[in-house]
Amino acid sequence: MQSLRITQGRLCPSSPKSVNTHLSFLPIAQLGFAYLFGERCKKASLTLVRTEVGGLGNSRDGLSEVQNGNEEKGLILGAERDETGSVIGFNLISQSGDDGIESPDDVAIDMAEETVDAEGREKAQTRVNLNIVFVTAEAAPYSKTGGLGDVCGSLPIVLAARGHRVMVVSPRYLHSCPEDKIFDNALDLDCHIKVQCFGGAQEVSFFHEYREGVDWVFVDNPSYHRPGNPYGDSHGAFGDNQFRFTLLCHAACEAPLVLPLGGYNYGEKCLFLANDWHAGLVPVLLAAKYRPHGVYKDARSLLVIHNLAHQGVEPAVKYKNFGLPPEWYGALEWVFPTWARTHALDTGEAVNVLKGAIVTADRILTVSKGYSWEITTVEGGYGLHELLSSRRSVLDGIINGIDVSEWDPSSDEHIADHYSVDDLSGKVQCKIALQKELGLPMRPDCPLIGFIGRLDYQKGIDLIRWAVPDLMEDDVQFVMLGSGDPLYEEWMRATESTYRDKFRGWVGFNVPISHRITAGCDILLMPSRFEPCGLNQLYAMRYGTVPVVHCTGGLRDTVQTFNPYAEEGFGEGTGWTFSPLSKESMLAALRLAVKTYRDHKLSWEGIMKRGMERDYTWENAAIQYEEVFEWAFIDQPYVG
Ligand SMILES: Nc1ncnc2c1ncn2[C@@H]1O[C@H](COP(=O)(O)OP(=O)(O)O[C@H]2O[C@H](CO)[C@@H](O)[C@H](O)[C@H]2O)[C@@H](O)[C@H]1O
Repeated sequence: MQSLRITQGRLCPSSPKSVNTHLSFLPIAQLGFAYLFGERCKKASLTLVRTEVGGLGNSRDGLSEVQNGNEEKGLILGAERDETGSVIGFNLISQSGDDGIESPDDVAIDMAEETVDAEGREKAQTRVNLNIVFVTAEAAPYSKTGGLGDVCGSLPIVLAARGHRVMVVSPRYLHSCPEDKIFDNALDLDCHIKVQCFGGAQEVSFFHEYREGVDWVFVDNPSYHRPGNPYGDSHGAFGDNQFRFTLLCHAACEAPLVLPLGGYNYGEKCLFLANDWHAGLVPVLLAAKYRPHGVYKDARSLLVIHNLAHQGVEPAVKYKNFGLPPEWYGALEWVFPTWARTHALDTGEAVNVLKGAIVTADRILTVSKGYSWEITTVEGGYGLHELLSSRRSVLDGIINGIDVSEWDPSSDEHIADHYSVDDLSGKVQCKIALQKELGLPMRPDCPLIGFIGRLDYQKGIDLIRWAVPDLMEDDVQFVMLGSGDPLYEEWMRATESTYRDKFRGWVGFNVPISHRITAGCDILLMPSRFEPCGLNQLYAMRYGTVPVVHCTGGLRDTVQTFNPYAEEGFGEGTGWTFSPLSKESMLAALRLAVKTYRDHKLSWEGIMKRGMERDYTWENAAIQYEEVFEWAFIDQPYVG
């Protein structure tokens, strides 16, 4: 157990020394690159931290300002270059002449002190200020194919606002399309490093944008530049995804060491949040490549599982590509169950990146409590339930928040009219506008049901397909927005021509339309087979759109089935959950919702309002994340 001390009423991890003090020079050859830390660098860092906290000036104008020798910051930056001229490290030198040394612990304490106002009231938002590094394949608005992008685009901003120093590392995807301009503000840091994997030294470079208090860091490599989405194109998943995400992980591990963001680097004492399998090598690299050489001994890793169904499984022979020591093979070793093998001679030997992350991460989080239990069961564990059960003591679940400024019916720029819990009148205008836009009969009284999501097995799309002929016999309208499996895309188009007056299928990924459907529908259907958290039901409730969902994972945790008899007849609940996952139970729940909408207007309004009044802010989730961060630093790190 790491010792803790109470300072100013706050719990601070106490390390005997600053990490930087014992890292003047590191065994560079062992790590494959060089970087420098100086005692004076630490002092320089402090200067900047205080400037930020005090809000006295913009201390975060990036590398270029530092390179220009901004004397106000008291910094100069020396770049270390290898024989090819590539920058391989930096040395920050304070020009203040003050040689006093303070440790990162002192920084945290100082920050806490400055968050007490003149009257002594506590303004402090966090107990310990951490250096946090998100590693993710997606971060909205730069890249998004689903909920992972939403989470990694929002949570970092909230954590930064609460006083942490936060970096998000993701690929610099360029698709040769107008959307590429989203990266225009990310400046080339002119930092090229070589990482050892896939049989050689692979070069990556870094781009950086400082926005909303967060260092958005984009890893650049030609393999991220191609049409499609982050994972594939119309021909399917990219064949080199293992290469692309291995690079991401190696680069993300280097980023805190080599990038002088805003003038000083994050250093070794940081917390990595590795999101899903794409970032799964991060905890493995910390344990296998860095800690044995004394680096990142004070760092911790947190694996965040948004979706256990995707694990990054490759044939065992591909292990050598990861750039990991051979003796760590066991951490990633994976054997397919007999039934999943392809032929009689198939031994099922494979490597599984997510499994390696589950083994080596210091803590594991999922995006709802319900899902954190489900993944320890045979049904929900996708072959990893036993391993996950064995790590139950470090496994937690925290429900996602949502970006309440982007998803706000009283100010949403994408919708036809605005409304709020105090004045719902604009909602029907949104409905009529949606019907008009979709070419459906404009019938404000006709129940309008919506679905938004990826068209795949997880989302229960097969169940919808099966139920639609029955549903279309009722007096309802149904609109679906989604892309994914071409079979279901084709089915949506065909269904639209069969039920011209009742059904619309919008094939594609379109954020403004998703807002209009969320606002304009009365009911949102989510028959997900499994759902780690689910965001659409949260958006729906915030927009007074009543969710009808399969009772699983985060859906079960967030949607409370309507009970008209509770609360002395005033009723309680925010929607309907149904179980089992069958056409019959889904249709029964939908029909109950439709009947309530038609015949019990007051009850319906109660359901809408209770949903709209829920607290969905990321603040709520961030406080729970901080608790888990604290636990991560109390325990010793994983060393194998
Ligand atoms: N065609 C389309 N057009 C526009 N927008 C679209 C769209 N299809 C989907 N979206 C948007 O993408 C996001 C999907 O988020 P979800 O949480 O529902 O699912 P996803 O399965 O991707 O995420 C995984 O990670 C998240 C985050 O942790 C978990 O909530 C979830 O359960 C887990 O499966 C929402 O913002 C939704 O509006």
